[in-house]
Amino acid sequence: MPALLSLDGVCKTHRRGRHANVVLDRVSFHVGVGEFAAIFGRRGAGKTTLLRIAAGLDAPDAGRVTLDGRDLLATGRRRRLDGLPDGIGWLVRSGPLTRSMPMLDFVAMPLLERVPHREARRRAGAALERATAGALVDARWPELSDAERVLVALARATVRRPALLLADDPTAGLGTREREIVLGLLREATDENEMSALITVPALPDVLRAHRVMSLSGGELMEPTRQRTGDHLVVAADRRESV
Ligand SMILES: Nc1ncnc2c1ncn2[C@@H]1O[C@H](COP(=O)(O)OP(=O)(O)OP(=O)(O)O)[C@@H](O)[C@H]1O
Repeated sequence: MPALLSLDGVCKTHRRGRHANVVLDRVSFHVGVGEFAAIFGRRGAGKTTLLRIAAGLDAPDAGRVTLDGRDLLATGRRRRLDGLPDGIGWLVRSGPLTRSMPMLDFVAMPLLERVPHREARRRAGAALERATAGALVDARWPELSDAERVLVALARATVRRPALLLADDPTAGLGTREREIVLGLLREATDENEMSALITVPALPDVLRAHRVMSLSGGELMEPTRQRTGDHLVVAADRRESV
């Protein structure tokens, strides 16, 4: 599977006053084309830090991040209004500032930078359909359930057809059935090679639909061995992931 996103020897230390917190210590991994990868780790393990570096939103202290072979932090690389480079979508679970905005227009917003209004709305409708949220085109954010909001957020994050979708704990607060739906959609989209996805989750069972699961702990990224025995999941972190 050719690599789409590659992190190579990425280090990041957060500093608060005199306290230095090594959050990422020489982290290397890749996400392949059409791959659905998930990283789990406890609260404060560094998942958001890792995802922001993978999105090119923050710079690592050391190491290299490439998307499709190109350096994500290279000066001159074109960025959009949301700060993301072309080719990356970020699932954001917050709604529009205007509470009366129909979801079709909300999903179309990221396209308006470059696409005429009518075409943006057409593509937004298609994105909502792909996210199984076609019925929500006229709905307003305050009317939606948490699960519907995630589906709309998924449509909005993918409306530009990014090569890579990033999502920080996208199923937080959802019930089992709703988590299944969201993770199933990501699995389908990646299986059909529409995009790759990298998500974070705080606990392991949520990510079983992913092609690849990694854990982040103490600054290190590990790839656990997974075995299913009946309903039980056995995980043994047994090797350091390398590109
Ligand atoms: N900008 C920052 N400055 C200083 N410390 C930070 C900064 N961002 C994160 N940290 C700290 O780095 C550690 C990792 O934070 P991060 O948000 O990446 O973890 P996380 O795994 O996403 O946590 P959660 O599951 O709670 O979202 C935490 O101890 C956090 O307090």
